[in-house]
Amino acid sequence: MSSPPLSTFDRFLEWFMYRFRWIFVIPILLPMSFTFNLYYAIRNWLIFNIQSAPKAHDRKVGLIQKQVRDWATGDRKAKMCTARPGWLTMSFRFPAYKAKMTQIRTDRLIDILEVDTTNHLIRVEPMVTMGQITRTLIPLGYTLPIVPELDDLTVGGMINGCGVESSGKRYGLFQHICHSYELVIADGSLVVASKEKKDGGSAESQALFYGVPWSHGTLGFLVAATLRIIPCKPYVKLTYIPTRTVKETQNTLIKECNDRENEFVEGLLFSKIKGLVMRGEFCDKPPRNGRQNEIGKWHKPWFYTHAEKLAEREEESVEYIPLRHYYHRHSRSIFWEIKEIVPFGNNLLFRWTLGWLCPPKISLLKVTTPPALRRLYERNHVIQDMLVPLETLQESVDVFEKEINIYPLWLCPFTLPSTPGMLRQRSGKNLLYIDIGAYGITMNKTYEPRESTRRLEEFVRKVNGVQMLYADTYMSRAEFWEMFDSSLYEWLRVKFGCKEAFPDVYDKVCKEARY
Ligand SMILES: Cc1cc2nc3c(=O)[nH]c(=O)nc-3n(C[C@H](O)[C@H](O)[C@@H](O)COP(=O)(O)OP(=O)(O)OC[C@H]3O[C@@H](n4cnc5c(N)ncnc54)[C@H](O)[C@@H]3O)c2cc1C
Ligand SMILES: NC(=O)C1=CN([C@@H]2O[C@H](COP(=O)(O)OP(=O)(O)OC[C@H]3O[C@@H](n4cnc5c(N)ncnc54)[C@H](OP(=O)(O)O)[C@@H]3O)[C@@H](O)[C@H]2O)C=CC1
Ligand SMILES: CC(C)=CCC[C@@H](C)[C@H]1CC[C@H]2C3=C(CC[C@]12C)[C@@]1(C)CC[C@H](O)C[C@@H]1CC3
Repeated sequence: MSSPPLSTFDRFLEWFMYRFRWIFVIPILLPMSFTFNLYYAIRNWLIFNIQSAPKAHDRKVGLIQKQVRDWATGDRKAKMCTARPGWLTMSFRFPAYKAKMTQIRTDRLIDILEVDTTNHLIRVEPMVTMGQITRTLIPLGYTLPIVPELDDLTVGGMINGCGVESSGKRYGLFQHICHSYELVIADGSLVVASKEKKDGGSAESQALFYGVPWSHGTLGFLVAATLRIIPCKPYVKLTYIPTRTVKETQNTLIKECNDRENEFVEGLLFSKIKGLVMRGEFCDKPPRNGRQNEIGKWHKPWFYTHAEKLAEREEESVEYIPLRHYYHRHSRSIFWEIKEIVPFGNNLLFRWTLGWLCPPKISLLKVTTPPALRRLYERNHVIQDMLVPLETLQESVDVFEKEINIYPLWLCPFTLPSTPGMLRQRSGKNLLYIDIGAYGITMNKTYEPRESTRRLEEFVRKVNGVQMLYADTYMSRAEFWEMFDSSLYEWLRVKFGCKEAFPDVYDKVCKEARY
């Protein structure tokens, strides 16, 4: 269905907001973002060092249990969801469903509870962010095996949704580095869902462990998670390999994923004839003649622009990047979205003078997007991630180009094991998959948000792929459950009394549930 034609004034307003948004972003949002980040960095450092979080945690969980029990003994008319406001979340959409639901206050769960270097585990509350974890763990010589790169992504979002990163070829998705979850379920009781029965869990709690990822808070409230950690080194030796065709990119990605030496593998496709595969491994320090690149420093060019230059070379290049800079390499430029917001943000003068204030917080950008700009984004802007088998990359890029035509494309390979849950491949083997991420203004003049995305979704279903559910999904309920496996999910919904307590996952992620 096409929207009514816009008046000349509306068009002018859209153009003006788009072109000159920086007038508002630079003097207002940048200082606000900086102050916000500084406050939380100091607060979190203090709390972690005085070790007050574990004691406070039991009290906070008690309050959540009380809210759920009040719901369970009340009229139960409105189902439950978290009270996290939509503007704080990492998607372009606002969750409309929250308005009519009973909101449970999980938003105080923001602390790291314990770092156990003996057993290589970290126990955290769900609102802990990726930036907070890397800031705490890396100085101790540890890291999460998978660190989704935007600083403000939360553990709760990564577990109840999905998290992907360039170390995925070795460790899978974020859900695969999890050891156990602590959940407040529909009757208000606290259960531990763990991977192994030997950790004290029952068959049911083990099943819950597999059911939670991708369930979007529809099986219970996550109140803590225990995740694996691994020892790390201060630098990443990153090798940039230029490629000239999509087939070559696909083959290089497969080859590098199969190389056991590599810790990280990632690709960027700037066009069908200009690609780059990056392979990385931990290293102690750059050799004497090695090129060190502190890519995360405020005065450095945006990572993807630097990578594009290296993609234009004929030969491979090698750089040594500090680990935290590597993990958050796409944060400063919000992948490549920042160029729409501060078009001159990569200019040398801007970087040296105001670069230290960047990036603006995504949540602040989201909440201050004016309606005119939102309209423009609705029509022309795409934010989509599709997880497809790596061997279908070439075919998938053809469909992405035909339907949305956006470059660069983010290519993030990962291993998908054959475990139960909503995300299910039934080969019985570990398979190589790849996340194809498209973020930006489409170059396709005939792009229709609904129809084009539906065709893309259909293709993804056909190749046994899945769509990341933070993005706009236009699938019908039947199509959704064709893409995802409902068997374990449905059983858990009955077993744990979720049907009355929480909406179905489709009703939280479908287009009608978000505005
Ligand atoms: C660890 C686990 C425990 C479960 N416990 C029960 C249960 O006690 N009662 C119940 O009715 N449903 C249970 N289920 C849910 C059951 O898997 C779904 O209801 C079923 O429809 C899934 O079918 P499937 O062919 O996809 O099984 P799959 O997803 O292929 O099974 C995946 C894994 O779960 C194990 N599994 C499957 N069913 C059970 C089961 N009944 N008991 C123990 N392990 C099982 C399998 O051995 C396999 O390792 C459990 C699921 C899991 C993953
Ligand atoms: N590299 C990557 O992998 C990236 C991933 N993303 C996507 O962004 C999303 C994460 O965004 P973020 O803002 O952190 O999370 P959100 O607040 O958007 O949460 C995502 C979903 O998880 C549920 N959820 C979150 N916390 C809890 C909890 N404690 N208990 C129960 N349910 C919970 C939410 O439920 P409710 O609706 O009730 O609040 C919501 O449905 C992910 O889903 C991911 O797919 C985005 C960018 C990069
Ligand atoms: C790596 C993966 C799996 C996903 C990355 C997705 C991000 C690029 C997007 C997630 C939320 C998006 C938002 C915007 C840009 C793209 C994301 C960060 C905006 C900042 C674009 C400008 C709007 O005014 C606000 C948007 C908020 C969400």
